[in-house]
Amino acid sequence: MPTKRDWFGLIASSILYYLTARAGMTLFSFQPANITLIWLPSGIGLVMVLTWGLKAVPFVVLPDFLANFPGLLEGRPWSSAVFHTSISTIADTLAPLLATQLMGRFMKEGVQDAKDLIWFLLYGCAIPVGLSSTLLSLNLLTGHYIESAAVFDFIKMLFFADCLGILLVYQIYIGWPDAKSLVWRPYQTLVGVGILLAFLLMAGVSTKQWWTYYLILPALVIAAFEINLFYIATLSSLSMLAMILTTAHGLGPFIADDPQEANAEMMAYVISAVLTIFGLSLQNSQLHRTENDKRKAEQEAQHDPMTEILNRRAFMPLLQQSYEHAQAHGSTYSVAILDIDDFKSINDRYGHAAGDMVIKHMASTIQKYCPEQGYAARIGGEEFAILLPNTHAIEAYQRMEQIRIDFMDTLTPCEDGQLVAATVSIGIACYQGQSGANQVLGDADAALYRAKGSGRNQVLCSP
Ligand SMILES: Nc1nc2c(ncn2[C@@H]2O[C@H](COP(=O)(O)OP(=O)(O)OP(=O)(O)O)[C@@H](O)[C@H]2O)c(=O)[nH]1
Repeated sequence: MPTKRDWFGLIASSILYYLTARAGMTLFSFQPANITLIWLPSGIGLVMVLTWGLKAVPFVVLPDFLANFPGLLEGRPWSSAVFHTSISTIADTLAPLLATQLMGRFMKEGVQDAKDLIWFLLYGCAIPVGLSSTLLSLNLLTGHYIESAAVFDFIKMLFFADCLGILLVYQIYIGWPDAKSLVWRPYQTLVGVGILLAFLLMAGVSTKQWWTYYLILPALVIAAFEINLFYIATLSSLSMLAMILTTAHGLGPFIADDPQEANAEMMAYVISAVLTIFGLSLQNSQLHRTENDKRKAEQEAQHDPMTEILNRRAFMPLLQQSYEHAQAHGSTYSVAILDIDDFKSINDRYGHAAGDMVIKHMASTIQKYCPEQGYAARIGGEEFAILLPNTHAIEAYQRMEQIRIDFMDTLTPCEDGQLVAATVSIGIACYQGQSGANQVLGDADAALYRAKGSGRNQVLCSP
């Protein structure tokens, strides 16, 4: 059963399908031959079927029929118009259904990077649209809407208009998951590029100096390195729509004596521009994904997954660095080791999950009192360490006392509602010319051992 959200999406898409179909027939038709230069419903239909599967079919059929019927009724009996509109609606619905099947079979992951584009052009565009354009044109021929001599031109025209519609809409669709997550550069870049593109388009229209249109592609190419797929696809689609609109009104750089020639020139330019931007943007997305994955893997390798603070592996080199720095500059630093008291009995009494909550509570208390230039790490099961650069034993002792008292005074709330009380023992060592980083750590450990031995819940300094 479709959810409320699905119903909303289906109805909104269906309305958009109808409106873009009507716009294709009026705004984007090349006069006087009434050639539709772009058919956005082909892309909307594909996205609808990809998103909602067969549930989308009635929501494609209805707006398609309603949009096509008036044109096919003109001067004809109703029965004939209904018949031929039905056939054209079947052809229009068949294309996204077939595309979805082919893509599901041959490119399960969809379009991930630029090399998938060729397969998308084949399975998502060429095969299904080739079939539907042929069916639509034969339907118009048998209904005597067009002459037999015009069939091939019609197939060609429908093919390009539908493919372009799919390309423009599909690139925005696959960029959608990135829409919120990342604009690689600030919004200013996006706004700046938008203004530049609008300026180039308007400069062309107002001065009739159409060379400005040829600057749109390089502007988009440069922007594709800065802006993510969703926004660049939207900018590219809007610019191309503006270009098509200009051509449809007999303006722009693609005007020739023969409307077919002008149409072909514009189509060739727009399709190659869209493909260039789409491919480039996909490649950039892939690059950014790889970089993000690498950064995430590095982050994970250095952090404890439970407490999200540094792990032992990341902490030990920091200790060595501090030691070398103190030796070279005659400065000092302190190291503290913290161990939750009688943790085994907490686990035994409240359960392992409650024990985990106590560990997390310890980590958050440590972070609360760890100075900005300090480092906190979980170095064992219930054992933590803190490195305090440029800190003498007295200051370190005061900080550790704050941690000990806060942890003792704050009960840990567990998932089952229990409140668990726990304490911590802490050993501190300050660098005073020891013979190695491990020696300082060993001194802190020895102080911790003494704290455990003399009753727990206390902070002791070495020696
Ligand atoms: N819940 C939980 N327990 C852990 C984790 N890692 C280690 N432990 C437990 O921590 C306990 C540590 O016990 P001990 O080393 O005997 O120390 P203790 O009971 O804290 O006693 P003292 O250190 O002497 O105060 C063991 O029972 C471990 O199973 C963890 O990630 N989660």
